[in-house]
Amino acid sequence: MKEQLTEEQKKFLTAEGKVVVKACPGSGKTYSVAHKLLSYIDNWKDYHSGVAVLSFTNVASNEIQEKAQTIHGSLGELGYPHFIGTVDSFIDEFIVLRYGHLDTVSNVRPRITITDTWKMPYGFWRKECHSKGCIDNIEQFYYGIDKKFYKGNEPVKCEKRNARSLPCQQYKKMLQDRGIIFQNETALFAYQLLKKYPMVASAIAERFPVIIIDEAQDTSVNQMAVFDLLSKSGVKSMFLVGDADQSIYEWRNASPECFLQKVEDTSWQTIELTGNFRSSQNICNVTSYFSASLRGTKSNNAIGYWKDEVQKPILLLTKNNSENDTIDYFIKKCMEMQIGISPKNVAVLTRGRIYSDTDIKGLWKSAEIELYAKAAYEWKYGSRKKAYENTEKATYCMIFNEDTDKYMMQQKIREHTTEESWKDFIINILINIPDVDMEIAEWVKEFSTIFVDVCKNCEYKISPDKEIKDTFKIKRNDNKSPDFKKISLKKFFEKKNEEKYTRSSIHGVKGESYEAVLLHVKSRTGSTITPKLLMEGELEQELMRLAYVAMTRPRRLLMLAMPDTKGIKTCGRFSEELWTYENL
Ligand SMILES: Nc1ncnc2c1ncn2[C@@H]1O[C@H](COP(=O)(O)OP(=O)(O)OP(=O)(O)O)[C@@H](O)[C@H]1O
Repeated sequence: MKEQLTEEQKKFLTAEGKVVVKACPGSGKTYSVAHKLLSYIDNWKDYHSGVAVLSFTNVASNEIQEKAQTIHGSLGELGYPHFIGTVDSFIDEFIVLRYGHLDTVSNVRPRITITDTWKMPYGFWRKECHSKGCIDNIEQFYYGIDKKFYKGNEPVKCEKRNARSLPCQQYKKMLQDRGIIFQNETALFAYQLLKKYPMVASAIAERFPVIIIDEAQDTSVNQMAVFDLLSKSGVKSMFLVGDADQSIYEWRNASPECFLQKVEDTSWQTIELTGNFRSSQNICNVTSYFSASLRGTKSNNAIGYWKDEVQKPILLLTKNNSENDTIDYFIKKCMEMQIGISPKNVAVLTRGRIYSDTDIKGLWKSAEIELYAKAAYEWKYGSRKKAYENTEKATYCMIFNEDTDKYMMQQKIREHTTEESWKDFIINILINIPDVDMEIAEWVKEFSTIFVDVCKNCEYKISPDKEIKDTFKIKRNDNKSPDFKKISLKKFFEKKNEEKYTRSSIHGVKGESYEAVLLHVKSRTGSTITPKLLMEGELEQELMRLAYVAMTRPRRLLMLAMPDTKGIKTCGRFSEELWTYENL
């Protein structure tokens, strides 16, 4: 298998030390990471230390595991001493939960949560704390490595008060004093802990002498600080594999700058993967103009099956055409190119979510009831596995009043009950779950009763901090769809009626490949992807990176549809040499 790797990929395979892998779209990041992992574990002799392969979502981690299995053939589940999982679960499990008690008030084991399920009574909340929504969103507040207090990506600005300690900071302290840490704070907590106890940092470095981080452009400043400390504390090899041009998770604190700093840092070796297995050279030539690292001065090399596809990307200029007209035009073009029209081959992408009549904003009053409702749908019409997973997650929140990732959840379940009893309990909920053909309001009512009964029968106690009537609840009124409560639950989860092709937001297709992609830019105005943004916008901004992710998905046909705009033909990014201009 190894001989199939490109020269660039081989360089990564044999590299050691501190290494950044700057990888272009379609360069086989997951494939290369899987090979790298196998290169270690094939000859691994140490029982007490292992390789950690980290990514940002469970889906991405599973992909690496699956890829490794496909390459190897007879690998089996990769377990101790190695670890394949998310950056969050690595930090939580191996640092915060294992050593966190060293650094909490009264030395309690920290509790990690995603949302504030405690809602502690706190008398000093001012009116504006309510009206600005700060109270209900306390999980969005956190301290940065720079000691500033943040809400989302911005330092907290509370113009109404100049107190030394803001109410939100005071509330945060109350939670911290009880050992409660939000998921977005665990990296900072871990960083401070490792700084204070260098022995802990050395112990972790010894436990994981090799750390590989995939999609490393999505690392936050705080997470990178943790890995920097580990690297200084004895980790033998650390690999950051990513593409800064594809960082589209700023709202989750992803900081592509951290990744770029490592590329600049001479103490890190940089390896570039510039061969694109996915797209044609014609597509690579065009997309290079929208990449901050290439800036149209050079292109990635198309090296895959469709590298010589002659069809140039199409710039379709529209004039008040309906969306359907635009899509029809695109589909016709796909057919001309003999591309089979299927969701696997063809994708229509827009920015943001796709709305339909049953998209009722704020429908579910808690994450738990939404998970149960989805589970009910999956149980009857979709995947039983998904139904089980959703029910398990929601039930865990109901019983333990904690919202955490899968890995942590399983640890705690094992601590408190037997796996068998827990499984029976979840299955019991699913067997008794009301039918999704029921009207949604009725369904929620019925489910509440059934849930309480099943808990009683299976001898599981609902957390005293969970009020059934507040948790199993849906919105009261909706101006746009006043009769929404009468719609059957089934209708809310039925797939949008797009069997012919994939229709998705750009975030939804990150990491995917299609034969043909239509990126539909609908409007000239707004803080979204507009013709003006594409023509002259800064390349180092998230909207541009979103456009880049979209444009780098197709193998053969990229069509960009947008309103005809003055000056487009003279704009370097849309040169007639690279694009075929068509009008609708
Ligand atoms: N050496 C190789 N030989 C043949 N095919 C390869 C090789 N390396 C990668 N590929 C294939 O290239 C395709 C693109 O790989 P992959 O989806 O992992 O790219 P990527 O780098 O994650 O892309 P993106 O960042 O754009 O999502 C996959 O089908 C993969 O199997």
